[in-house]
Amino acid sequence: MTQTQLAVNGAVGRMGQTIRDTATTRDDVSVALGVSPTTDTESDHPIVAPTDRQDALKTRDIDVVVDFSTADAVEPLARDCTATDVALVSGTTGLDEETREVLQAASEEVPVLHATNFSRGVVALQRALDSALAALPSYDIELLETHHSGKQDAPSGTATTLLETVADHRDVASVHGRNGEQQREDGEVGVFSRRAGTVRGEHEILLADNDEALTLTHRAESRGVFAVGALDASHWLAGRLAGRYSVVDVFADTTNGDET
Ligand SMILES: NC(=O)C1=CN([C@@H]2O[C@H](COP(=O)(O)OP(=O)(O)OC[C@H]3O[C@@H](n4cnc5c(N)ncnc54)[C@H](OP(=O)(O)O)[C@@H]3O)[C@@H](O)[C@H]2O)C=CC1
Ligand SMILES: O=C(O)C1=N[C@H](C(=O)O)C[C@H](O)C1
Repeated sequence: MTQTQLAVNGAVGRMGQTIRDTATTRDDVSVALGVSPTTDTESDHPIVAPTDRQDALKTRDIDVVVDFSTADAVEPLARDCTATDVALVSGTTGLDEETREVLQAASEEVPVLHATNFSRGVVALQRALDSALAALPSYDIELLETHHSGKQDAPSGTATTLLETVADHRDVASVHGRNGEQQREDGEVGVFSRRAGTVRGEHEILLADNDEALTLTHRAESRGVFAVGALDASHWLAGRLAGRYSVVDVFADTTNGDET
């Protein structure tokens, strides 16, 4: 098996550390480089500053950059990947429209896969939501997400993607929390973001009407679930043609670190 050489962007952050730890348990990927504004003196591979990333990607023969950093770091990263002909897997959330367009432009030059959630359960949740929305076209919908206190963006990237699925089925307007006299209106989706402790990531969608309620819930129990999905995606993406890919493509071909 060819081993995929990785650079981890955001290497010293919560997810970056988990990616690097998880990669050491696998044969299909190896972390050759980290990129971070702050270093990690314990690291067994070099960690370079974002300004030195482009040179390091070239000299270290990197196949794929796997990115869990901050929303404003993604645009320069995509440009560096294009300039060095390196594939990009990104899980960073909170991206604005301009950054999404830069990722799309990069995908014309190199393989690009961006996902707001790398867990297999969330891909299944998306499918379940799609099916529930088709079966219950007029039911009220509300969305609740809960994450650790260090999370920067709200609502979560996953919640935003779930809302896009709702919008595929009907005209809706998101309302972020309610306060005072604010009765629910037709076509409204209430979105609630809780931030507390070390919660890894929970998403719950409520569909209710007609004297019944259906809840669809996903709970990540560790960051490892995201890391495994992102590493599966990285190995799968290496060597592919330029283009835009999704986790659905990856999970159809792999099962938790193994080729099917
Ligand atoms: N798609 C998915 O499955 C998942 C996505 N995420 C997303 O991943 C992202 C990171 O989450 P998390 O690890 O918890 O966040 P952290 O804040 O722990 O880590 C982010 C890291 O990025 C670093 N960073 C900042 N600027 C740059 C830059 N220009 N180049 C490279 N690195 C940079 C930060 O360094 P410093 O602190 O020194 O500024 C920090 O170490 C978030 O957007 C989160 O929502 C998280 C989990 C799963
Ligand atoms: O920041 C996190 O931790 C997570 N972010 C992603 C998101 O914004 O949806 C995925 C997961 O929920 C964990």
